[in-house]
Amino acid sequence: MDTLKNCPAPAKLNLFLHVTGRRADGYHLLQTAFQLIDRADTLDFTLREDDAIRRVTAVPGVPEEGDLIIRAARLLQQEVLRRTGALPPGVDIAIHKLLPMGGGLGGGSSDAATTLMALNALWKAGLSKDELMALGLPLGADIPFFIFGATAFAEGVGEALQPVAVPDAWYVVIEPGVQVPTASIFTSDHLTRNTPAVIMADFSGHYAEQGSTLRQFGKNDLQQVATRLFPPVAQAVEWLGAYGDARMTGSGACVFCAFHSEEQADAVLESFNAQALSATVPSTWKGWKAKALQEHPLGVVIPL
Ligand SMILES: C[C@@](CO)(OP(=O)(O)O)[C@H](O)COP(=O)(O)OP(=O)(O)OC[C@H]1O[C@@H](n2ccc(N)nc2=O)[C@H](O)[C@@H]1O
Ligand SMILES: Nc1ncnc2c1ncn2[C@@H]1O[C@H](COP(=O)(O)OP(=O)(O)O)[C@@H](O)[C@H]1O
Repeated sequence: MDTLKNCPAPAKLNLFLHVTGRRADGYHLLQTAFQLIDRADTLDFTLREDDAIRRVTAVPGVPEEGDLIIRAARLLQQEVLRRTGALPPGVDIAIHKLLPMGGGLGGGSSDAATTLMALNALWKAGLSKDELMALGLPLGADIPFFIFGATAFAEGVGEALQPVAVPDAWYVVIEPGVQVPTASIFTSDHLTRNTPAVIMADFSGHYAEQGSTLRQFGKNDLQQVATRLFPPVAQAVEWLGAYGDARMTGSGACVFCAFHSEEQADAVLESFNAQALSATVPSTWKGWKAKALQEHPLGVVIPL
């Protein structure tokens, strides 16, 4: 096997996100729930004759050297060299981006996680799931979750993960046409950093009690800062809020709302599309639906 094509890198939603403190190094301590959804970037991997790692598709705004997929591939290549004394072959990576950047959907982290999982298989490197998660963490706090590959309750900076059951749902997601740099939210003076810690049973009990996903648990502490700095995020929360419990994911900019059925999600999107045509919602916004995924679609193909 020297190619792996159409490898999915799915998005995540943070169903809630509490900032409970700050580490000595400035990173924030979080509690969050990660939900995979079936909207994804896709990547193709083709081994090369030499040892170069190349991105063969352009990604506007992301230079090849700074791309998390290139950095992840080089990190694993060096790790294999360290373990075996032999440098694995280079690879051409094509990436087809569907997920918006700075959207809070974890696109860059998911691309990097898919790269680590695919190359671990192509190079027959044999790293365990835990080893790949630890390798990816310094590149991005969301990377371990994507390798973990299932709905999770997360603590620390997002790397301490426990599987958790959440009722099935369809989501409508609005992209409000802005990119939110994660650092601009975490460095804000307006961010509260003292939400009391919960336990996982508080989160899972919330859904068990109401028997549905329609009202989300807790809050997203990053939302008040993002809506203040980026008015389109506030407008999107208000627009989608007319149809249910709308909330921002991660550090924004995307806003989501959960529904029981695909039909309910379709009805909201119909309204979105009609209002886009009549220019009641800005032409820079995008709206789409996605289904909750119980497991990572690549993890099913190449189990770790
Ligand atoms: C907020 C979350 C929630 O899932 O997702 P996104 O909205 O980015 O998708 C993540 O914690 C994002 O983690 P990650 O993707 O690693 O963030 P990065 O872009 O590397 O971080 C940019 C900057 O944000 C700050 N940062 C990030 C994470 C964290 N727990 N505390 C922080 O203070 C740091 O200053 C860091 O340098
Ligand atoms: N493969 C990649 N895809 C997206 N963004 C990337 C990638 N590699 C590096 N980045 C950088 O990471 C930043 C955050 O992107 P992304 O992970 O998509 O958003 P978020 O963290 O809000 O979910 C981008 O603005 C970009 O500069």
